[in-house]
Amino acid sequence: MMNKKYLTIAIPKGRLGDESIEMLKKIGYARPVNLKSRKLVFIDEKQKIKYMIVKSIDVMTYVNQGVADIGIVGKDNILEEELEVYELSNLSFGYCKFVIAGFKDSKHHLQDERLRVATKYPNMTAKYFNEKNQKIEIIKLNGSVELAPLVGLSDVIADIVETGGTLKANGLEIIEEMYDLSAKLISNRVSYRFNFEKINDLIKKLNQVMEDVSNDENNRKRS
Ligand SMILES: Nc1ncnc2c1ncn2[C@@H]1O[C@H](COP(=O)(O)OP(=O)(O)OP(=O)(O)O)[C@@H](O)[C@H]1O
Ligand SMILES: O=P(O)(O)OC[C@H]1O[C@H](OP(=O)(O)OP(=O)(O)O)[C@H](O)[C@@H]1O
Repeated sequence: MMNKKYLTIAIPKGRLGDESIEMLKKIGYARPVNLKSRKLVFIDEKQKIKYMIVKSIDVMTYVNQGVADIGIVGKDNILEEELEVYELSNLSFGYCKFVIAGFKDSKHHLQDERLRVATKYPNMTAKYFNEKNQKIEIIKLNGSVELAPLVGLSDVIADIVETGGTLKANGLEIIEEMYDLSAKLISNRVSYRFNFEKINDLIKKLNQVMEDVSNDENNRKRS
């Protein structure tokens, strides 16, 4: 890892992809990357950076294994995977919440002995309820989680809410908010030490661009 030629960055495809690339392009990175192509590796010979395009949840694995030095990932994946990576920077996109949701009158179920919770995030969910000393039965799903209470598969769900549109469309409501989430820049722990300058230069530029955008927004609001 010490004498590697390239700094390697894992970029998530899916929801966080476009904004990750947009932000990196603003600071002069990710020039060769084109998410619309089916290519998974892009090399910037000039800057000596390699970009790998991976499924969102797998960013954690690539960075934890040191195959990627750094990566962009949702906080939900950091909490779910429980791997030893450094969280370096909060990025100003991918905002959403991790919530418990169900039918309007299902709040009382939260105390049930056998509360059945459907989720794509079993670890995060188990930890949350464990801290509250609440026993639950987790029903692991991989998508369309909102369907579970509708068909009696679970009492409630633990899932991400962004606009609230999916809950609303299925007659469900937020019962309890657990965590605020957003995209994060993460690093492999060893890579961080060996690429300290390069990584910190990237962080500084990212922070600057986020500060500029936030100042622009504040100025616009004031005028
Ligand atoms: N409305 C949302 N729903 C899901 N994730 C969101 C939402 N808004 C922001 N995010 C963030 O985007 C990240 C990636 O979302 P994406 O949908 O690409 O992943 P995924 O659900 O694992 O992918 P796939 O749909 O291919 O299984 C999430 O981990 C989360 O941090
Ligand atoms: O509050 P909203 O803006 O409606 O977004 C929330 C929905 O989006 C995510 O699902 P996704 O679209 O990733 O689909 P999935 O059901 O296949 O996981 C999430 O699991 C919710 O279902």
